[in-house]
Amino acid sequence: MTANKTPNKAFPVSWDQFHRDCRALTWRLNETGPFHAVVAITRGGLVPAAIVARELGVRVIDTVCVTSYDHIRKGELKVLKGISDATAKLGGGTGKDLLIVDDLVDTGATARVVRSMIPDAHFATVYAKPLGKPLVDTFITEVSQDTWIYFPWDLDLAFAPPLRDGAA
Ligand SMILES: O=P(O)(O)OC[C@H]1O[C@H](OP(=O)(O)OP(=O)(O)O)[C@H](O)[C@@H]1O
Ligand SMILES: O=c1[nH]c(=O)c2nc[nH]c2[nH]1
Ligand SMILES: [Mg+2]
Repeated sequence: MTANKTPNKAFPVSWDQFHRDCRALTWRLNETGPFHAVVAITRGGLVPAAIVARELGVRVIDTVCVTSYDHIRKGELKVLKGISDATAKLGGGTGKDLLIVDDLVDTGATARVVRSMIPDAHFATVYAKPLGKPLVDTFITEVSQDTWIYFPWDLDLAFAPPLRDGAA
């Protein structure tokens, strides 16, 4: 999201839909690999990374731990953990034949920081917004910049009021 603006559209994603979108992402990535390892950007990237790694048959999974959003409010970006020495070695120091996976790219701030660590890695996300899209090599679905994507792990089943009572 552009710094601290409230998104006015919602894009809720179910587990089924997310699984399907991750598999679609893997179909595309399968034409690009093989990859030595998957690097998940936590926490949102952990779920697609597990599915993509399973489909690609990759057994080495590492994490880059980054934090920046408190729900929809964008804060300062902090890298809590970089990739391990073993993964860095697999990527020849520059990330060659490593696959970075995140759930989405929004402003591109997270992608920019992780790309700078391993510039030759392939960067994949399931969803992309226009500002971040140029930083991603492969993604599945684009949504507008003023849309907030709601992931199934952040949602709960709840009563939805009827449309005539003002539900979106
Ligand atoms: O393109 P950007 O504007 O940087 O936003 C994208 C990042 O924001 C979210 O992570 P968040 O920092 O909320 O942490 P989380 O993955 O733990 O939810 C999302 O999972 C991406 O990693
Ligand atoms: O759950 C989320 N949905 C989003 O649209 C988004 N953008 C940045 N970070 C995000 N997290
Ligand atoms: Mg994240």
